Amino acid sequence: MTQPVIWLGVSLKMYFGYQQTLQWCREVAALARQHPAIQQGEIGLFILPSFPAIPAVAEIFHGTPVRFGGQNICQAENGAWTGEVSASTLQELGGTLAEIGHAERRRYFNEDATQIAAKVAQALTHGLTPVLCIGEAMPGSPQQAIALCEQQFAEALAQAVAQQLQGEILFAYEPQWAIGAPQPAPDSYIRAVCAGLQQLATPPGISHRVIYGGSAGPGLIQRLGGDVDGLFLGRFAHDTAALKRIIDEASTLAQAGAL
Ligand SMILES: O=C[C@H](O)COP(=O)(O)O
Repeated sequence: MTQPVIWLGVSLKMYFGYQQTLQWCREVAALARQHPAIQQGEIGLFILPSFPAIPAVAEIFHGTPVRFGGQNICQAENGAWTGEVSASTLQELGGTLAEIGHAERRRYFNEDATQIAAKVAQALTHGLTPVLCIGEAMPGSPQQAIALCEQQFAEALAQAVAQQLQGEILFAYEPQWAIGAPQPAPDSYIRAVCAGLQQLATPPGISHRVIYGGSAGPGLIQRLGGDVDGLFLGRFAHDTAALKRIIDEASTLAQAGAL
């Protein structure tokens, strides 16, 4: 499959129960089956449900180009890690992406740079695309955000580099102060930071695309233009009609060759 022009990802976090997750995924699968930009691979759509839903979600999206993955993976290969899910198990279930280092996991589970680097290495070892979440805690200048993100990105790649792993990283730029907010960060701020992050040098064999997350919703992708490679959506994709609007907007942008 060709590389998508624009990535759109949705993390369901822990908002939905099991049945609600499946119902939402059925609606998204129906949408994906009818949408030319998704069918043709211009828009890469991925869904990150909670782990117990993954086998059923895999069935629902079977035969569609929609990808799915986990909201976390364990930093270890296997063994005595009670309550954790390994990258290899996620891969065995058909997952192709692993979200790593979300601000909520850093905050509530004390995930640190070493754990995050080990998770990135685990994901790449098992052929999963890391959706690596990085972003500053407090608003500042775009230059300050870029510098902090660059440092966190290098730390997150450290073990992968040491192990000479290869693959693509989806760099989810998520300013922490814009997550769960009424609206996203200002357009000019997102554009400046993401344009800077797109220019970051990556080690040999590793490439990255930059997607923006943090209260993203309808209307945003068109305002950001070519300074981002996509969006990482949360609450504002719960309404599948809103998700359809976002896919339509991304499709228009991709077709206009704006990226
Ligand atoms: O995982 C997604 C991001 O944290 C964004 O969530 P949100 O759009 O609900 O703020």
